[in-house]
Amino acid sequence: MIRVGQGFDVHQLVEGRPCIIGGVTIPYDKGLLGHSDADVLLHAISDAVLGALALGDIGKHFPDTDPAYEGADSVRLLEHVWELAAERGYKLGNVDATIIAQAPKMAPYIGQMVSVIAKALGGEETDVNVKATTSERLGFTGRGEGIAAQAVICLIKK
Ligand SMILES: Nc1ccn([C@@H]2O[C@H](COP(=O)(O)O)[C@@H](O)[C@H]2O)c(=O)n1
Ligand SMILES: C[C@@]1(CO)OP(=O)(O)OP(=O)(O)OC[C@H]1O
Repeated sequence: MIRVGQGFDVHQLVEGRPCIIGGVTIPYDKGLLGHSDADVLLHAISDAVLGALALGDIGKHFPDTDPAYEGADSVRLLEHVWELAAERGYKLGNVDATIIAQAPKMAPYIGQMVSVIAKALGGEETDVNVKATTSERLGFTGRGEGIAAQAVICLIKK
């Protein structure tokens, strides 16, 4: 049996925060604002996993009112979400994700992101794809006010 899920997330770009995307700290003069480390890509993937399992979303599992998640490493959140899939007998089919950001340039860091995600999902790097696009200077992403990410995942029952 296969299950599919999709996820979408947005975080504001502000000064004075590290820019952590896909578990990689990217050198940039701004970073993403959130209760956790605000890793927009890992949040979209976490929501895709939860969607595939029909288990709600990350706000339900990790409330932003809970001090336990203040500054949380989203790699740990994704690992926790993946445990829910693994304990139900699923393995990774594949995951495909897109980061929508005018800047910074993601291309140099995509390989590292793929490695982090494959490890967290107990899968192969060949089953993980991360893409980036600008929005051609249009909208909040185009103005550099924030970064969005979306993800689609396929889980396979072992
Ligand atoms: N933040 C980004 C955005 C884009 N890229 C790479 O550039 C290519 C062209 O982007 P367009 O939005 O002009 O289509 C895109 O395919 C990505 O490879 C990037 O690395 N970082
Ligand atoms: C991850 C959580 C929890 O720390 O906080 P944020 O970093 O603000 O991220 P968001 O994408 O708003 O999702 C859910 C939150 O509960």
